[in-house]
Amino acid sequence: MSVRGELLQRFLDAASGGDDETLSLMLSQSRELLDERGEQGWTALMLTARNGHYEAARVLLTSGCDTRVTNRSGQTARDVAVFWGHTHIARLLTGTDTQEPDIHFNREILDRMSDRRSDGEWLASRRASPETVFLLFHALSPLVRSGAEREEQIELCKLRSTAVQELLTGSRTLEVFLGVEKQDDGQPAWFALSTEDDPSQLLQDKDPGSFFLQEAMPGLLRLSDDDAGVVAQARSVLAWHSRYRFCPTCGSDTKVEEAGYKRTCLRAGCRSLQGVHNTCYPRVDPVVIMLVLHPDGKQCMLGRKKIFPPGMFSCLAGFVEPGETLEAAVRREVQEESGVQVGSVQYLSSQAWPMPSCLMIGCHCVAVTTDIKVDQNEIEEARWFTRQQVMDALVKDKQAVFVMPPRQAIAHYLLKHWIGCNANL
Ligand SMILES: NC(=O)C1=CN([C@@H]2O[C@H](COP(=O)(O)OP(=O)(O)OC[C@H]3O[C@@H](n4cnc5c(N)ncnc54)[C@H](O)[C@@H]3O)[C@@H](O)[C@H]2O)C=CC1
Ligand SMILES: [Mg+2]
Ligand SMILES: [Mg+2]
Ligand SMILES: [Mg+2]
Ligand SMILES: [Zn+2]
Repeated sequence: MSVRGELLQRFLDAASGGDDETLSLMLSQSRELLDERGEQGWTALMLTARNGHYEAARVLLTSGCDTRVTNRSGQTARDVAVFWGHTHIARLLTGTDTQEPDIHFNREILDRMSDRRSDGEWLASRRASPETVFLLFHALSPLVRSGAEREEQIELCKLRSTAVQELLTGSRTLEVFLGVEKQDDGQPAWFALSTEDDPSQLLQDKDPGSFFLQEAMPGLLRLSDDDAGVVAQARSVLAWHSRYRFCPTCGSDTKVEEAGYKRTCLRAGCRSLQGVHNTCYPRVDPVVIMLVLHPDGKQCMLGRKKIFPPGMFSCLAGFVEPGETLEAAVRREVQEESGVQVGSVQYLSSQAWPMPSCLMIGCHCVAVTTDIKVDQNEIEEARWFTRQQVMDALVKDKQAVFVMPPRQAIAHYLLKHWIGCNANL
C-alpha cells in the first residue's frame, strides 16, 4: 500500500474506533483526509456514524467535513446513523443538536457536589477555608454592588469567612451549600447565607458600596451570566425554605438537613418520614413557554400582559398542571389564552427562572387555527407578527411595531431561533 493509502487507512481506522484525539491530530497535519473515501466509498464521518462514535463525529463536523457525501449505496453519513439506530448522531448531522444556548440564569460555574451535602466534616472544613465564597441574602435578595465593567451591570458581593463569622454562628442564619468552582484547581466552595437580621446593621462594615438588590425583576437581569446562574440556584432554594418552614404534611416544625437541600419533619410518626416524600425537598414548578407559529410558517403569535413595559409582546406561557404532558400543557395554555388550536409541539431549550422557582420549558409549536380570541384575565392583547416585524424588533429598528422581550428571557431566544430557523425561506 502507498504511504498515502496507509495514512488514509489509519485515519479511517481512527474514525471506526472512535479515536477522536488521533482524528484531530491527523487532521491538523493532513486536512485533505477529511472527506476522503476508503473501501465502498465510506468516509470517516460515515464510519463514526456506523459505529455510534458521537465525539469523533463532532470532531469531523467542526473541522468542516461535507455531510452530503454518499457511499456506493447512495447513503449519507446521516442515513447510516439512522439505519444503525444512532439517533443522537443523526441529530448532530442534521444540525438540530447544536450546543445548548447560553441563556441568562442557565450557566453553571459550580459543581453542585450533591454527594457532599451530608458530609458534615467536609462541609465544616470548607466553611472554615479562607478561599470559600459566601453570598449574603436578605428577604431573597442578594448582596450586590455596582459592576466594574458596565454601569447597568451589578455583581454579587463575594464575602470570605472572616467577614461572615458572626452570621455563621448565629441562629438566625440559614445556610445552603452551593457547590465548588469547576474552573479552579483549588475548587473553592460557595455557600449562600440567608439572614433575617436588619441589613443596614450588617452592611456597615461588610463591603462599603454594597446593597441588597431591591426588586428581583428586573434587578436579577442585571447580573453577569456567571453570577445569574449561581443566584438561580441559591434564590430558588432559599425561596423554598421561606415558604415551607413547617411540615406541609402535618404542620409541625422541621429541621434543615443535607446542607440546605432537605427539611425533615420533627414529629415522630409523621407520614412525610416514610420513604421518599417530595415535600421534604426543594420544589420546582414547570412552566411551558411557546412561540406559536402560524400554519403559513411566516408569522408567529405573541401576547401582551398588562404588567409588561409599554409596547412589549412576548411568548405565551403557563404552568404545567398535574398529570399533564408538556405537549398537552402547550396546547391547553395556548387555547386558554388565545383561543388558537395547536398541532405539533417541538421542545427547544429550557431556562431556570428563580422567581421563585420556575423551570421554563421553551417550545415551538404550530397552530392549526388562526382566529385569536384572548382571555382578558391573563392577556391584554395577542397578535400575529411577520418575520420581518420580529427582525425589526430584534434590531430595534425605527419601524419596529413592538418591543422584544429582554435578551435574558427565554422568550427572546425562542424568537431569535425562529428567525434563524427560517433564514433560507
Ligand atoms: N423567562 C421568560 O421568558 C418568562 C417567564 N415567565 C414566568 O412563567 C410563569 C408562569 O406564566 P403565567 O403566564 O403566569 O402562567 P399561567 O398562564 O399558568 O397563569 C398564571 C396563573 O396560574 C395559576 N397557577 C397555576 N399553577 C401555579 C403555580 N404552580 N404557581 C403559581 N401560579 C399557578 C395562578 O392563578 C396564576 O395566576 C410566570 O409567573 C413567570 O414567572 C413567563 C413569561 C416569560
Ligand atoms: Mg394561562
Ligand atoms: Mg400565561
Ligand atoms: Mg395556567
Ligand atoms: Zn410532618
